[in-house]
Amino acid sequence: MSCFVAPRLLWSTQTPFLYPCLDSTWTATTSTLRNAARTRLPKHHLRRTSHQATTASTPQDAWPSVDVTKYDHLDPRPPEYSSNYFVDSCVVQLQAGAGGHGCISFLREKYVPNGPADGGDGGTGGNVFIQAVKGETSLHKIARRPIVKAGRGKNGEGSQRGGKRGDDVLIQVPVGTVVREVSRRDPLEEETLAERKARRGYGRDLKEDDTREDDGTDQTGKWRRDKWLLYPGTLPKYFTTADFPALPRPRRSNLVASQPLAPIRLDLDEPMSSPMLLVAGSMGGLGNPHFVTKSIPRPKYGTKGEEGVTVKLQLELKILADVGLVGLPNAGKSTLLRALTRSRTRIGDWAFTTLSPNIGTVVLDSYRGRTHLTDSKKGEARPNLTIADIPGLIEGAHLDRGLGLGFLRHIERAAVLAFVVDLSAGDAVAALEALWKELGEYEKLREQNLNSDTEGPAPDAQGLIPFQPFASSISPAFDPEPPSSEDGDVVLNAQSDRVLEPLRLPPISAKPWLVVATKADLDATQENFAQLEAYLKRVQQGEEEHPSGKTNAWRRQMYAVPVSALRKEGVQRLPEIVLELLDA
Ligand SMILES: Nc1nc2c(ncn2[C@@H]2O[C@H](COP(=O)(O)OP(=O)(O)OP(=O)(O)O)[C@@H](O)[C@H]2O)c(=O)[nH]1
Ligand SMILES: [Mg+2]
Repeated sequence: MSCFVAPRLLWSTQTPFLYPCLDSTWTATTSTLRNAARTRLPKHHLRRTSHQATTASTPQDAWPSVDVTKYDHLDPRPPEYSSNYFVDSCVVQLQAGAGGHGCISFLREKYVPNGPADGGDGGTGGNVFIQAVKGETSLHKIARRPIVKAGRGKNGEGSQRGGKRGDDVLIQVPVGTVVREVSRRDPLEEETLAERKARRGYGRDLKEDDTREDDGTDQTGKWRRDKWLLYPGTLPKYFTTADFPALPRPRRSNLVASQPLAPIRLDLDEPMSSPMLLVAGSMGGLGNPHFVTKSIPRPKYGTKGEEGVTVKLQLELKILADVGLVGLPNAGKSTLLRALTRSRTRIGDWAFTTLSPNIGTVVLDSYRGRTHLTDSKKGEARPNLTIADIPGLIEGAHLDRGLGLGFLRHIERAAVLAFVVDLSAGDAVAALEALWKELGEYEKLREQNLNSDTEGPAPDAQGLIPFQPFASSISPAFDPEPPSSEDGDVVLNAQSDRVLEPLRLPPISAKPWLVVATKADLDATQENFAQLEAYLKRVQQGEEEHPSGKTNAWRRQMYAVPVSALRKEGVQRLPEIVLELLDA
């Protein structure tokens, strides 16, 4: 019954909006759609035709009709926007694979009922690698998988068969990712420290009494649940009565030597041809043949594999583009990006339309005929230019107003900065100065962060152990030219400063920059542009202070380019100017 009442109640209120199928005009609309589909009209035409049909039938038809014939790449419909899965910072926990257990087994053949020990060793755990690759543009794939585990080594088997190695894991990150270690848990290191502390507690002198350091063995001879593995069916009393041999010295995989120094700090600013090792897997346990002695020819114990190392890393993506667009919200940055490139970034007549960075590529050389734009530094034709569009900055962004300053890290490495100012939105010079002020604040924050990073972490507060593998450094695969010793020999795994250095970025005010004055098609913008041009001229000649307030800031050649991005007018000059500034 109720199913008949509900539509009637709704009919008098909002029926056509909520339930278009109950509207009498709906049938007409559907037939219009079908007819249109038959005549193969484009999809957007279909959508708008149906909209017109519905609205035209309502008595209060006050909505303006949409001109379906007018469609432009620079004034797109929402379905034209690119979908966005952008993550530029995340924390990921990497777990190297634990080692497999050693095997306790004895040879058994025809006429050999009680053969010798033949258990194999456990396999080594899987390693975790990292590689910066060109195709990746965001960290979202890593962010949704916060724990990355390498495979555990397989246990050893009888007949001296060693366990299989654990599966390695590779994390692929975009070029421009900065990797910082947050914390590390190394069970081996923890154990060694705990042991030393315990010995100190008994008042013994470490140097004299550290037997493990002398002959590589621990002389305790006691059962340890976390270390020893016993033959199946062993009676519990055996644990206390049996004499266990000295625990073998903890072993690390040889690959540890090619791990980066801890704490890890990497700046992956180039595509890597081969993956780089981040954390090596742990060693497998020993099978029972390792414990054969004259007195115990058939040992019924082996050792367990070592636990894997866990490292927590913070990944931060700093997009690497040739040009970075900086502007107030609604200035027209995204429209400019769309006018110059084939980007599908979203445009809207309101502030903060763009919520995450977008990259567009200006194709300079499509490999069809000659290109007149060449990179004079390299002396060769440059195939493309990349432009990064970021969310708008507002005055006081450094106080976390608007979307804050965080997105500026995506343009801090851009070779050229393009300040986009809206000529129709008040004084362009004031807008430019406000943008420079926010950049200055961002730079201050960046320096503070870098200083706190280099002052060194204090991991002891959380019981974390600073880990330093023997002579490890960055992997030779990562550093194509390993440093060589004085007599000319190549020293692999030598200490190298390459890991930390690229984080020291040049000051933003030292970068070449230009001003793109948009919306020049609107009325009464000429005077504003003339004032901007005159201001930049004075800055170039040193008569006016640089908008950054720095004395040795870049002021060699100031460009103010009036454009109408919406009409694609004046934008053709920009690639040429950018190339000139890239050479500067
Ligand atoms: N008349 C005119 N309008 C423009 C021009 N460029 C952009 N607009 C309009 O200005 C509005 C804002 O453009 P967007 O490109 O979204 O501005 P934005 O700087 O990316 O804005 P946020 O992403 O919010 O920071 C849109 O309605 C555009 O159509 C132009 O050259 N002329
Ligand atoms: Mg935008």
